[in-house]
Amino acid sequence: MKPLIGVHNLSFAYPCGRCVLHHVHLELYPGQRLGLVGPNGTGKTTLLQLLVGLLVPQSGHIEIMGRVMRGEQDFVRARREIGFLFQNADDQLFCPTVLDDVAFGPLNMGYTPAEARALARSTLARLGLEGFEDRITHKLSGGEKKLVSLATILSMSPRILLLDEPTTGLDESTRERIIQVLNDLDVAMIVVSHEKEFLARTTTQVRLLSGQQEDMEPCVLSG
Ligand SMILES: Nc1ncnc2c1ncn2[C@@H]1O[C@H](COP(=O)(O)OP(=O)(O)OP(=O)(O)O)[C@@H](O)[C@H]1O
Repeated sequence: MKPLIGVHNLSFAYPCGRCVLHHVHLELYPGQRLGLVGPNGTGKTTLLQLLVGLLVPQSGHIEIMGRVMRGEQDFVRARREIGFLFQNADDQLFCPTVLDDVAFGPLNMGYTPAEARALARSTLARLGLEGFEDRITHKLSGGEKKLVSLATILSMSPRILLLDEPTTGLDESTRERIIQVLNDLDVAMIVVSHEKEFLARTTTQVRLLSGQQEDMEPCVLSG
């Protein structure tokens, strides 16, 4: 089976900064649910941003659905299949209302405005957000923004999910709802999280990013 995502010998440093990722190797196969853990600052967010082309590696390469990513044009195509949840919801939400934000992706994919709004409403309902349609996005609470952010990517039915700390700031019942929604999906995903219980319930394998030379060996969640 071919991987949906292949990361080969990837290294990255921010300008004027130390090297954050060192020769990283990683593969994500169809149906696979990978948790990504590691201490603060080891480059988990950086790796996800590289996978969607928001950053450019100094060396190594990324393959998505069998295609080597050589530039922005390749990533534009790849991003149609990838739902990327930013760590900070304010980076994700930019429309005046919740419905506009959640309908934005489907509209961009070519759905009619009516279809896009219908998809947005049903996605909001799956996340327990009925009644949020006309709320002003920037006035939502942190947890509400997180849920709406997740809705903005689920409304596009991506084949791959890249989730950067999806449960930060969520109460227990909202976290349970997210676990249910994620477990009902038939997609491959990489989930960055510091919450071991959440990862144990939503992913099938966990990899450790340690900040050293990386071949991302599987690790066992303890504690
Ligand atoms: N735009 C930037 N410019 C320079 N350095 C950056 C930038 N963004 C992140 N860094 C640095 O790169 C390193 C990796 O950051 P990153 O956010 O990828 O880590 P992380 O593993 O996701 O951390 P956390 O678990 O705290 O979210 C950190 O030392 C961070 O300070």
